[in-house]
Amino acid sequence: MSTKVLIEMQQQLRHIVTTSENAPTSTKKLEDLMDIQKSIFLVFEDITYCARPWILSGKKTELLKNLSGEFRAGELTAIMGLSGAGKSTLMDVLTGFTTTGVTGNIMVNSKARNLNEFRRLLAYIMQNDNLQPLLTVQEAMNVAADLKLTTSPQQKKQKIDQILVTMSLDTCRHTRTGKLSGGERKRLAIALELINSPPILFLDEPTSGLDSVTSKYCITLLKQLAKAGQTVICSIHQPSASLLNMIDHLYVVADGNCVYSGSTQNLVPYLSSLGLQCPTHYNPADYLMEICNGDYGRYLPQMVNAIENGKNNAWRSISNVTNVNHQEEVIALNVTASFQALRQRSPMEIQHVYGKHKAGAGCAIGFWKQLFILLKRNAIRLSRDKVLTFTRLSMHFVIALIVGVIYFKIGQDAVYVLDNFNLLFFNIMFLMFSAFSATVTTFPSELPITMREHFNRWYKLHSFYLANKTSTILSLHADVFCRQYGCSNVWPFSWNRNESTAWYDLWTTHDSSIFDIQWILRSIQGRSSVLTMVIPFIVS
Ligand SMILES: Nc1ncnc2c1ncn2[C@@H]1O[C@H](COP(=O)(O)OP(=O)(O)OP(=O)(O)O)[C@@H](O)[C@H]1O
Repeated sequence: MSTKVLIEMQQQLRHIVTTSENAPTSTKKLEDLMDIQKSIFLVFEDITYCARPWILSGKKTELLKNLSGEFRAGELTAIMGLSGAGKSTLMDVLTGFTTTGVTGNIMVNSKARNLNEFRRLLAYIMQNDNLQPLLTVQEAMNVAADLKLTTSPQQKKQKIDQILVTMSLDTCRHTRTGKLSGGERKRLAIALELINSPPILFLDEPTSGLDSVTSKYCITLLKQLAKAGQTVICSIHQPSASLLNMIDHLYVVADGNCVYSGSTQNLVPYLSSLGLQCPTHYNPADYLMEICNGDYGRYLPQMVNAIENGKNNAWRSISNVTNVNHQEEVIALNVTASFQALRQRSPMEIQHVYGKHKAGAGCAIGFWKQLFILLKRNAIRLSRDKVLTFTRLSMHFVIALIVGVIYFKIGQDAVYVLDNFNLLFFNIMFLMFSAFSATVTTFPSELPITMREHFNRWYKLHSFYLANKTSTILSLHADVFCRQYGCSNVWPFSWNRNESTAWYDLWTTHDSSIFDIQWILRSIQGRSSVLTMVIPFIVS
């Protein structure tokens, strides 16, 4: 597909936002781009999730209460609800991100969900679009393509260009992701996961923090993806009337229960059937949220009963189902019937959701390739992290100056032998902890990125870990340089250089060896947190 055609497609998408709701031609082109191999129908029954507020707490909180539902391919499903209703929790459970404390059954294309296989089919874009801030858009896409595709470099480049143009990111492809606007970051997070065309896409609040036009653009895009055959499930707080009309299937959660599952057109008739008349010229979504909030009385139990906590599909529209290739997969119009059909066919196949699974299964490329790509990415990040380098150097200089002044001329008098010992001890401790601080400060910001990428099967954890540790060898050289630099500042002050050359050199070597041993052990054991703390003390 040429760039010209793609630019036309992008213009058409923009046109959809401002004029009409549907454009069959752009849908066709997006379908070509996505090349969806498989349509996914996700059905869940009696999902309950209990969480402990903290790890040692005996008391459990029930966050999801016997929810059921059915999400179909070719439809844009929106999970709606007030803040704290349980939308993200439901997504975490359905994607398999949360497995502990979950009971119930989940079926994928009429078969009990196998978590390993299911994870190969999905992409989960979490609420906080965690991106590598030091990489440009193009570099981030290159890394995603290298890790997720096995095609030729030319094909990868073509696919990246297609997606960037479609997502309107081609103009900022050389901008660092840390400098992108909120909307661009959201679109990049989606673009990164579209690289391998996953048949099922989960998005946690893709429109949060976006203005109305950008939100509409984002939802239009998701709708086009759904029309191309993907199962698109997103959570949304309170859509405007125009956004609501674009949603094919609305699934409303309130207090861990399902209070509505059906088409947006059927929402007002559904509420009328319960004696709740949506005022004219009122956004039905706003009205529904007010009902969920209890503004019109206690209607929630009645709504949960009416919709059978998600099992009742009578308010669904079936028109969209005809668009998808695998319509034979839609075997029933209600959740219970789907599960009954499964049980009759193979009762032993039914497995509970909390079954064990292997993390990181199903990556596209092998260990060594993953390692190489991650090393390349780390090298780019390290070379651009000027703040860290500057902080290291200036910190060593300032501390060396202070320590030098405190221990001024102690090397010349035998009376100060204890001070010499103190100076040595202080330096060892300071240099050790300053080396740790780099890891401690970067780890919290990197953890969510790693969790997202690993969950979406970009790489296995051991290749990520080894790549990171190998990169620390590079930064170790910087540390050793800082140490030498710091020492050469301290020793002239204390006048210790001449007498103590031997043990100063010994100490520097010893200090470096602590890190080498630590690194080797960490790589072997894979228990970074414990060994990072323990090993230096043992060795020193
Ligand atoms: N581990 C936990 N222990 C106790 N309560 C929890 C735990 N995790 C989540 N909760 C609670 O569960 C409820 C649902 O959380 P969830 O994040 O699913 O809400 P949400 O509908 O996605 O809200 P928002 O739209 O604000 O993101 C919240 O009240 C939250 O405080």
